[in-house]
Amino acid sequence: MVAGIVGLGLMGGSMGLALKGVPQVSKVIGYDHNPNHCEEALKHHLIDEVVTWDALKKSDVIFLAIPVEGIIKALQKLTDVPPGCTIIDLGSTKAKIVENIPPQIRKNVVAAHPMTGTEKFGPSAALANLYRDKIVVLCNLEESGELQSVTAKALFEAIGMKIVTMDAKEHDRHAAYISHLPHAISYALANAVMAQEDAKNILILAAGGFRDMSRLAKSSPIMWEEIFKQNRENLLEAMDHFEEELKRCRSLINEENWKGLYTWMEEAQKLHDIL
Ligand SMILES: NC(=O)c1ccc[n+]([C@@H]2O[C@H](COP(=O)([O-])OP(=O)(O)OC[C@H]3O[C@@H](n4cnc5c(N)ncnc54)[C@H](O)[C@@H]3O)[C@@H](O)[C@H]2O)c1
Ligand SMILES: O=C(O)C(=O)C[C@]1(C(=O)O)C=C[C@H](O)C=C1
Repeated sequence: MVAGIVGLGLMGGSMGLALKGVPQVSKVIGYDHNPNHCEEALKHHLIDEVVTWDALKKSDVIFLAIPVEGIIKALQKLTDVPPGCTIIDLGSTKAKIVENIPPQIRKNVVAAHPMTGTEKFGPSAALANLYRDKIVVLCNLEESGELQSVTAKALFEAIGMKIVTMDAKEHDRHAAYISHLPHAISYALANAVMAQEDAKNILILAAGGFRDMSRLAKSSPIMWEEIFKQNRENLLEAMDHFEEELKRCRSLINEENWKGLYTWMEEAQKLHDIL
């Protein structure tokens, strides 16, 4: 089968590299609206060939690896694919994407979220083993066609992923806590430090703790603006809960309630018993 990838950045480029090792895939073609990214993708051998949008539409399997608002727009331009075509979106949000799949291609589409990535972006960020041994969430799979569901599962398994199925709305509630809130916090932490007059002197002291907590703030604002927009309600709710916890920590410190603070932190430590 011919696999076509729309968006040749971290996720699309890594998918191109991963598909090279899949016997069912005879060729990987790619499309990106940024000509520099097309060139880079070829230079790094992420795909076999760069093609036009019309040529890409003829692929047996189409991966959409572009920001989540772009995925919704791209789906509107794919309404004429043949019934046997499988379209797999790799977006970090799922409910808005699933809601906006044009009805005539509903069976063609498999809504997927690979739970893997990095803070880096663009073709140079692509990694051959990004997907190996990681989880991919397939949402509302019962609405996809049988062929499409089998094809998507086979491809994700062939690149070493473990499949989890979930309702799209439930996925978005969970993703708000496990991925979207941590990114918002990391951007906030970075801005809080940068807003200090002596930010440079503060940053001289940065060791592992600050680097770990601020790594996500390097992530692409183009991508995250659209994720925050699509998962706005769930993210706001998660932020409320986080703010409550931060306020609790603040008031325990303010009241010099060291025993209470110790218990609060001991409770948090239990997270790593189950993670
Ligand atoms: N980065 C992560 O950790 C991660 C993890 C899981 C899922 N995702 C999802 O994967 C998708 C891609 O993210 P990424 O990290 O690869 O981003 P990226 O910025 O590395 O790559 C996106 C690529 O798509 C191209 N592009 C953007 N809009 C386009 C359009 N309309 N048509 C053609 N090309 C277009 C860009 O030029 C770029 O090369 C997003 O939907 C994101 O939510 C990202
Ligand atoms: O490890 C990272 O840097 C990531 O941001 C990866 C990460 C996340 O864990 O939040 C980012 C977005 C997703 O859609 C899935 C994975």
